[in-house]
Amino acid sequence: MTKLSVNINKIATLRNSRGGNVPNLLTVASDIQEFGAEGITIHPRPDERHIRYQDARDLKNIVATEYNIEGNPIKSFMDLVLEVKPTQVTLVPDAVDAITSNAGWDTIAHQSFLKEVIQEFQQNEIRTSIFIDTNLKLIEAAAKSGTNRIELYTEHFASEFEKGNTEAIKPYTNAAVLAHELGLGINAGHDLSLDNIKFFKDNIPNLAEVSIGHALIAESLYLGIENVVNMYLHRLK
Ligand SMILES: CC(=O)[C@@H](O)[C@H](O)COP(=O)(O)O
Ligand SMILES: NCC(=O)COP(=O)(O)O
Repeated sequence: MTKLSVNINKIATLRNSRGGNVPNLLTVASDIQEFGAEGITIHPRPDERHIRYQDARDLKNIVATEYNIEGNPIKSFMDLVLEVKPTQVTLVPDAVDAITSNAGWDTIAHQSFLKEVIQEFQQNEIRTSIFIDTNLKLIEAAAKSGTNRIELYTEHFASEFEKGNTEAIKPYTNAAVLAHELGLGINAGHDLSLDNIKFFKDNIPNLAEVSIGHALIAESLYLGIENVVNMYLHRLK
C-alpha cells in the first residue's frame, strides 16, 4: 500500500497573498485528512514564503495521520523539527533562494554531515528520509548514512512522462529495487500528478509514500479537493 501525503505549501501561499487567514491552513489540513489522505507534508522555507515556522508548530495538534516536514537541515530547521517531532523529516538540499526543490543529495560528498543529522533526528524518534536522484551509487551511500527512507526526486520522470517517454521510469524502478534490497523504505515526490501517478506507482515496487502538492492543489481548482484526494487514493491502490 502506498500512502498519500498531501503537501499543503500552496494553501499557505494563497493565505499569505492577502495577509489574513483565508484559507485557514489548519482547517484545510484537517479536512484533507477527513477526505482520506494518510499524511500531511509541509516544506517550511527559510524565508517563510508559504509555510511559516509557527504553522509547523500549530499543525502538530491537527495532523493525526503521518506528519512529514521537509527542508534543508540548517540550524533553524533542525531546531524546529526537533521541537515539533513530526513522524518523518525529509532532508532536501535546496538553496535558500531556490524557487522549489531542484536537486537530490550528493550522499557521497555529504555522507558524514548526513550521518550526524540523521542520528540526531532518530535519537528523537523522528523517521528520516533523504531526497535523492536515481543514481545507484548515491542510493548505496544513502543506505550507509543510516537513513530510514529515501524520497525519489521525480521531476525528471514527470517531465519525460508528459512528453510520452515512458522509458524514463526505468532508473526509478532500478533505484527502488536496490533501495529495497539495502533495507531502505521508499518515498517519492515532486511534480507527481493525477496523470502520472498510476504509471509511477505501477512501476515502483515497495513504494511506501508519495507526497504531492502543486499538481493536487491545481487539479482541485477544477475538480474539488475531496474528489481529487479520492482520485489519488484510487490510483494508489
Ligand atoms: C521536496 C520537494 O519535492 C518539493 O516538491 C517541495 O516540498 C515543494 O516545495 P515548494 O512548494 O516550495 O515548491
Ligand atoms: N516531496 C514532494 C512534495 O511534497 C510535493 O511536491 P510537488 O507535488 O509540490 O511538486
